[in-house]
Amino acid sequence: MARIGLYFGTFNPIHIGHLAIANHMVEFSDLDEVWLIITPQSPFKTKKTLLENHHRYQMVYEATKEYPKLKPSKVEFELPQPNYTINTLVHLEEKYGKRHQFSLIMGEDNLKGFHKWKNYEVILENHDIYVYPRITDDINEHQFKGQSKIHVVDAPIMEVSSTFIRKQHKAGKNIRALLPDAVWKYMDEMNFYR
Ligand SMILES: Nc1ncnc2c1ncn2[C@@H]1O[C@H](COP(=O)(O)OP(=O)(O)OP(=O)(O)O)[C@@H](O)[C@H]1O
Ligand SMILES: O=C(O)c1ccc[n+]([C@@H]2O[C@H](COP(=O)([O-])O)[C@@H](O)[C@H]2O)c1
Repeated sequence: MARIGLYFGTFNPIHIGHLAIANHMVEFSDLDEVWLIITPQSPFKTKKTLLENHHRYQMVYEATKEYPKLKPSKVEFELPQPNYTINTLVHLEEKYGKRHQFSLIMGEDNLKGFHKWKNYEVILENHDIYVYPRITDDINEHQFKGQSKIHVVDAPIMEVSSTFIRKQHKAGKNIRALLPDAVWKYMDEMNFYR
């Protein structure tokens, strides 16, 4: 059975933080592959400044094409919106349950709000969660400390976000170093976030 890490994100756009996290998880855990799942509509996010699905997919494709263990996924494109992770997990279990064992990957900010996710107890009962450290405004400790299914990895913090990239790019700053080169080229050619 292959062990697959599912890394859900809006990826608007994918940045070097996302890529480093996906690569760290696949290299330093027992995961065989990481699938980057581009979410059409995250439950708690507004659609403002959100690029179309196929553009966000293309950027994830560009970022990962030279990383054989990282795979972009369109699985949520055909599922109802907003995209609740539990629904996607059920869908993937039906499709691949006999061949693959699925874990989740998320940043620490997502773990802090995880108790608000649809059916989070069910997710936690059935899947391991790998958490990448991140600085968040919310200074409270997360309530899942000590939970055996949650693995907070020891890895260097990266202070980069898609919001920062969109904002600074619009303001005319050079944010090229925060994006994989092929992503920067696509974003620039397509005039995104101007
Ligand atoms: N720098 C980072 N460090 C740790 N986790 C991160 C980082 N950037 C993104 N993540 C995690 O990656 C996943 C997908 O993130 P998302 O696509 O929302 O990116 P984002 O940079 O947080 O975007 P935005 O600024 O638009 O909210 C989430 O689980 C998030 O916690
Ligand atoms: O299932 C939920 O209730 C749920 C609530 C919030 C976020 N998520 C997932 O977490 C992923 C990262 O969330 P976000 O909002 O930080 O982009 C996003 O792609 C969603 O699939 C899922």
